[in-house]
Amino acid sequence: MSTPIVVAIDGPAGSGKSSVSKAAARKLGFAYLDTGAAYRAVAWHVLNTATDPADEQAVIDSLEDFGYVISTNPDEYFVRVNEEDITEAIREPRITDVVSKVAKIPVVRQYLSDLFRHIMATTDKPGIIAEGRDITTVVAPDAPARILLTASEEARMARRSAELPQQSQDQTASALRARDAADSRVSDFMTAADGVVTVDSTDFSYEQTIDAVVEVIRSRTS
Ligand SMILES: Nc1ncnc2c1ncn2[C@@H]1O[C@H](COP(=O)(O)OP(=O)(O)O)[C@@H](O)[C@H]1O
Ligand SMILES: Nc1ccn([C@@H]2O[C@H](COP(=O)(O)OP(=O)(O)O)[C@@H](O)[C@H]2O)c(=O)n1
Repeated sequence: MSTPIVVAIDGPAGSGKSSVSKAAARKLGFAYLDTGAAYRAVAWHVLNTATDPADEQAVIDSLEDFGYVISTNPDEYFVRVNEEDITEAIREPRITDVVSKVAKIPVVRQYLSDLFRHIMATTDKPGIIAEGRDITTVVAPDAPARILLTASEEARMARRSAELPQQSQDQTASALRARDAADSRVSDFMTAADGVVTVDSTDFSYEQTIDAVVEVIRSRTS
């Protein structure tokens, strides 16, 4: 089997990474890897086992029974921990509120980055699109196609608010701002590293963003 083509996409919350990567993977017949789901799943596992997310050693110890499985099929997405389906649960605000705490622990990052590289190397599809915060810089810096997907803070907040009608717009905006600030102390996902192509989706429709991303992937991998 030949080595799969790796596409790396990073960007801040609400820039469109998950939805656009999934759609682009469908168009190209590629697999899709949501790396943020793994950090969210660690946060879910930590809360589920009554572990204190601020206790770094306890979070690291909790990885011993972290039976993590994620689908990389863009048409059949699921996330499981120890056989429990947590696809929806990891999107709840209680998880979003603590995920940055577990994501800043270097041992957790190393553990998950190794897992991501293994998943990318063993896909049975011709390529895989992996998206997150540090894919273009740390997880897959040698990927032939690397994209920074951005959008103005205003656009990102409006998009996230539309997905979370149970939260007020103010709550969603301040949670998103706080998470971006915490996450950007760990990875730089606001400026493109050398060789990374920026796609700014602020004034694009969703379809236009998908087309722009697919175009970059095609031009870099053909
Ligand atoms: N131009 C656009 N580009 C990307 N996403 C858009 C656009 N317009 C609206 N959206 C919507 O914004 C949301 C972005 O959320 P998501 O893909 O989860 O972003 P991220 O993974 O970066 O947090 C999706 O619901 C998507 O349909
Ligand atoms: N490669 C990655 C991906 C996510 N993360 C962390 O995981 C969290 C959730 O990522 P996500 O991609 O689901 O977040 P959204 O931008 O989709 O809301 C982020 O807020 C980061 O704390 C990370 O540290 N590195």
